[in-house]
Amino acid sequence: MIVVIDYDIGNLASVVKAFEYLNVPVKLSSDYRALAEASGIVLPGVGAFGEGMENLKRLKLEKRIIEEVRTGKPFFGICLGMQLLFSSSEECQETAGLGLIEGEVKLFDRNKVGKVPHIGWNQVEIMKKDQVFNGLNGENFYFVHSYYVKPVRDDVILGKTNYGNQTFAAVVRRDNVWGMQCHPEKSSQVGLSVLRNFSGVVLNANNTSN
Ligand SMILES: NC(=O)CC[C@H](N)C(=O)O
Repeated sequence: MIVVIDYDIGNLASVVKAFEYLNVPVKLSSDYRALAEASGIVLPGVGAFGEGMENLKRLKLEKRIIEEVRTGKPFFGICLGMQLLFSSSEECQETAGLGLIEGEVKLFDRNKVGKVPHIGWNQVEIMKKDQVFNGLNGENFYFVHSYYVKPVRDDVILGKTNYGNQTFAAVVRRDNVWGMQCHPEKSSQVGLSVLRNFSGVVLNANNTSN
């Protein structure tokens, strides 16, 4: 069962619906016990970095998420959920992130990109082969964001996107933790492929551990 974390932030239901459409066992939960029983965890979200972290803390999920990741359980952060994986964000200087991937979240420079937020379809250039990209080769995905992640290490970058004169990390991975800045649940068939591929990662991880 994949658990989509319910931390009172936007756009959670559409991620659940996408997995349901794929006939992947999924549930929305804010209960840390559900995270412990989950075979894979997804942290989606549309909203502000500070609000996201405050909600995770209020629900006593911040430490539980880190514990579950440490067990090797596959974890997928989407959009805000990807940004919360990092150490800090310019969107909220006083709030630390989960720190699961070293790096920071930066505001797009209007002088480099023109319009902020980055809204619309854009290409994700695959930089490294990975199971979540199975069947894909540089397709377009849907983005809605004003900030982008800047990992400390380039080797966590799986996919990049060009926006104006800025190239940013659109997909990252560190061990059992994936992050995607674009919205697979809003990216039609290519997005469903990514979610289907992640459910395959979860299945493999569970078959290996049993
Ligand atoms: N759609 C979002 O919530 C994106 C996350 C973050 N607030 C950003 O603007 O980049």
